[in-house]
Amino acid sequence: MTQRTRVKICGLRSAEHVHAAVAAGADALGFVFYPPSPRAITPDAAAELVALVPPFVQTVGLVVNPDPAELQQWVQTSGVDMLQFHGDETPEFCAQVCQQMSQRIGLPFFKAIRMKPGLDLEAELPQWHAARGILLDAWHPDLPGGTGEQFDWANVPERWRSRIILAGGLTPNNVGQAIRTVQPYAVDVSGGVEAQKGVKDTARIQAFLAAVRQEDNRHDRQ
Ligand SMILES: O=C(O)c1ccccc1N[C@@H]1O[C@H](COP(=O)(O)O)[C@@H](O)[C@H]1O
Repeated sequence: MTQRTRVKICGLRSAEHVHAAVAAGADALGFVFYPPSPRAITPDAAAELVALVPPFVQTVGLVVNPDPAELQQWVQTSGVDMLQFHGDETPEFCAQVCQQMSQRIGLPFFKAIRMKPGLDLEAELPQWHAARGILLDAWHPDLPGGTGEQFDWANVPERWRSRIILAGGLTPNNVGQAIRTVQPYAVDVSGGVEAQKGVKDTARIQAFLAAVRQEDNRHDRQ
């Protein structure tokens, strides 16, 4: 028997949708600390939402090329459990700032890698040994993420697939096919569960989680 597919819902900004995502069975909830994003939230507002999250559901702060001092403040204020670096951060930067924030074991983080044409994933991935996970997202020339665009899932090397968090243009309609093709550790969605940019939709969150479970059940993943 293989493991079920974990699900992260990203870009939450209201108590209603935090409750909806938790009730639908999400494993992780993302809060976007990147001011240019339509899903951006302040650390203070995120703290109010983090306080609503029950145990065993993880809270993730999404950041893009953050200033270390500012990042420390965001983490302390919001109380998120871990970080998602979604910019051009290096492995050394991520490991160092996370270590500084939590001296004993380091704050856990995962790294988003955007699938730019020509990227050599086999060379890139081993550099991220300090990361708890790797998220793969579509590459866009002007935006760091949350684009709603898909990349070619066939480009995910076979031997990394079971450790990947798959993102980029996932929706309730295509997530089953994505899981069938890649068999990732987890999937991450933002735009695909929104009514409009920056506004989540409870019915779409439920439909996304239901589609993941349906696909998992087909293969007896629990
Ligand atoms: O959501 C955003 O606005 C965002 C901004 C900057 C970097 C990443 C962002 N979101 C992440 O992008 C991927 C894919 O999103 P989508 O499902 O295609 O909309 C996902 O990991 C979000 O966490």
